[in-house]
Amino acid sequence: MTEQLPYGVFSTGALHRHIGVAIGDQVLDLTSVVDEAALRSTTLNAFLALGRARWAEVRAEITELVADPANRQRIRPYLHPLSEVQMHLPFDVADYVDFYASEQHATNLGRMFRPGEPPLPPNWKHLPIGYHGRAGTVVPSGTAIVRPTGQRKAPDESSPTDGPTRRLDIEVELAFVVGTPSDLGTCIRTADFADHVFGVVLLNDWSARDLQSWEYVPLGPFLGKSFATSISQWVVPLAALEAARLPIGAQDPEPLDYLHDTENWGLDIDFEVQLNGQVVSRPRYRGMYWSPAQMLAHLTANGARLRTGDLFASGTVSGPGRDEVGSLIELTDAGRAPITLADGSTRAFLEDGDVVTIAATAPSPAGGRFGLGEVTGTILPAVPRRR
Ligand SMILES: O=C(O)/C=C/C(=O)CC(=O)CC(=O)O
Ligand SMILES: [Ca+2]
Ligand SMILES: [Mg+2]
Repeated sequence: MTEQLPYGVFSTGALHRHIGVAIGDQVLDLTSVVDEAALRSTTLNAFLALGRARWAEVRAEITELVADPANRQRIRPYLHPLSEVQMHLPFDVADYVDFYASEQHATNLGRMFRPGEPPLPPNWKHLPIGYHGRAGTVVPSGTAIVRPTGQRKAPDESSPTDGPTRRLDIEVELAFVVGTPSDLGTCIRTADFADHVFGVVLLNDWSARDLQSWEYVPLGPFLGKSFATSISQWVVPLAALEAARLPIGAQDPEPLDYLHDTENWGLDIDFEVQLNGQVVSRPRYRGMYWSPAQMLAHLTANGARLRTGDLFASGTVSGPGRDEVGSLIELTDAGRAPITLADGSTRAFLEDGDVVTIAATAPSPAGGRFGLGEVTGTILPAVPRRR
């Protein structure tokens, strides 16, 4: 990830949480090598709040520091092997929003959750649908995920029961990290996207489908998704994604003016989903219907303010092919067509002990592709409810 210079927060046996950038298989501790007080913190928030001009200056300074062999001696004491550091949540998450921007995913889920109705709701092509999630349960990659317990009622059951979810699922998403805040009453234009958004993380929106389908009418996802949301440990700056930018696809009907977008924040980012070490899907971000600039414009269209550390996710990244969907409920046709793993076992949804790892790549300016890190989690058994 050398030219990408993703930011993270690490600790070692000797160092409490420090901000660093990943350089190959090492992390460069920025505390002592860059003259920026905001980098002497245990989270990225103060740095994120500095704004786009300062982000660029610091990036240029680090690039120069790393590129010039004359500096090798100077930075050596501040380089730590990634294998020897512990990574933490990179920033304090302010508000967390999850969108629903893949037409394929929305169509697939519409068919499964609302059979007999048109798969896309009537508003879907007019606005990027989203819901507010739970910022306090966003966890860094590697955090174990305890199977949630809650109310479940299958369509053929007459009343709900309380128990561990039987339909634990994943959602492969790209999420955008807000740096520059905005004032209450201000709407962010699509053209201002890169003034406010610092970078991206990979996100797994763990979902308990049985809790979700019973609870979500009419106010939307609640406990079925708020138990944990995992993000990757490294925040990749937008500045590292220039070579990944693409125009979004045609939008018909044409969105209202405030959603008009010519910024080309469609992204050539390819995901790979592993279940217990085996690749089960390869979703591609490039087909997403709504752009992240449109998501941000919509999120603030009522004058809601942005705070540093706000996180908004794209929604599940699913393409048209069976092998490019971002959730198990799609991959297994709502559990009716389980997949077979290399050890001969089958999965409709996740079992205790399962390990899900989502990785992604984007084009490198120098050619080839670079990794955006990964987001991984292991499922632990449900904890019996206290009475
Ligand atoms: O269609 C529904 O009722 C539910 C959809 C989801 O569960 C997906 C969601 O969280 C948004 C997304 O990730 O696309
Ligand atoms: Ca989601
Ligand atoms: Mg969640």
